[in-house]
Amino acid sequence: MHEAHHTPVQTHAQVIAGHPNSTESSPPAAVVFEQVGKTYQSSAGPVAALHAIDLSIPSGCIYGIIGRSGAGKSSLLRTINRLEEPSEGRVMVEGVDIGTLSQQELVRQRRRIGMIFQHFNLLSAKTVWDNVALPLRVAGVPEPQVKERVQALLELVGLADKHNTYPRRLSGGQKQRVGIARALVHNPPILLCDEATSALDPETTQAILQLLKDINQRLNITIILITHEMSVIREIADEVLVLEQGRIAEHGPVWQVFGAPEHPATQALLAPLQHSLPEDLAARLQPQPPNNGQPFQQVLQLFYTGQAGLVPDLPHIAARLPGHPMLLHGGVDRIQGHAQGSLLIGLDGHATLPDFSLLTQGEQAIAHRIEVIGYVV
Ligand SMILES: Nc1ncnc2c1ncn2[C@@H]1O[C@H](COP(=O)(O)OP(=O)(O)OP(=O)(O)O)[C@@H](O)[C@H]1O
Repeated sequence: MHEAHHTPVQTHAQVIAGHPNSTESSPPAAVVFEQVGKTYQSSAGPVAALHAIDLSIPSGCIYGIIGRSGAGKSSLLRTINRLEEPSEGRVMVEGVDIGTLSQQELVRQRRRIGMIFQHFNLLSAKTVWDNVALPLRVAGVPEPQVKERVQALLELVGLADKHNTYPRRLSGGQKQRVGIARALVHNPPILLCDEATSALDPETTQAILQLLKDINQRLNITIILITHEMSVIREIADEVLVLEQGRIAEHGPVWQVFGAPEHPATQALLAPLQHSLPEDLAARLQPQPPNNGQPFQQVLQLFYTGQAGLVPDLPHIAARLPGHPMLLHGGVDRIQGHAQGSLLIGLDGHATLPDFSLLTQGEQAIAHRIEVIGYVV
């Protein structure tokens, strides 16, 4: 069970009853999935999209859901506002089993869950102002309050100068800002983001992610986002769930899952973020030392998972490795304050390697794991 190493799954009953796993400081759950399954009926037969999902999403966090195409991300997200009906199990939102709500109660409940979309879903015949005002008007909010609310929201998302603009005159980033303002009209405690930055260029993606982070912190809104981009998760999420073929592959704090991904699906999704071997080095790397008397280097890879505050301490690394260690390549990211990544170190070919277990444990550790990856002439 891959998930066993990360945040333990808590059922709603455990959260309510104060299960031993729930400490006093752990926030109440915004959403709890209990044995949620989803099977679609299609012309080609039943399609099983989700299987027995047990998961608790803490209130106030930014929670990322990632997985390959078809893993079940949208299906899971859409059960939270019941755009998708689970075939099995139940979904508790802020302690309420949303499957038990009447149609009228569901309408009210949905106002407590904002949603933004990849393609923004704006009304092209309405101005920015009217797009944001519409859900308030539909809910029967008096016009002076509509005015006050829309003005404040457009200011919040940085579109105070676009009140009368039509969506076709907006950039993708600006359209998503309108989408965010519209999603927040009813002051929802939960915001769902369905691939909200997938249609945007990298710079605009950064700006929208920063806005979401700001909203999460300033308004204390729980943000649940699905994406197929690990970089989005790294950028803003506190916790991440990796879905694979409708099942939980693993989940936990982002730095833990990124620092030591256990499931092959997570490893595959993370591969593009890894500092891979540079081409010239890869071309020269040999699995065995040369036996023709030429001078060569042994290439060591030092891995950092973010655990226990261990960071690459270069003088310390040099002191504990023989000869003249050379830093050949590498990269370390800081995620939630934890250093993660790997370094490639070249050592004189004839230097006697120390016992790696002594270099990866205790206070004197220089890395979490060390491997000899090959030899270069
Ligand atoms: N309305 C539907 N009818 C039939 N099958 C569906 C329907 N919606 C989704 N599926 C199937 O359910 C599975 C999960 O789909 P889902 O859209 O939840 O995955 P996803 O991870 O969000 O994928 P993507 O990243 O491509 O959007 C897929 O096999 C998909 O083909």
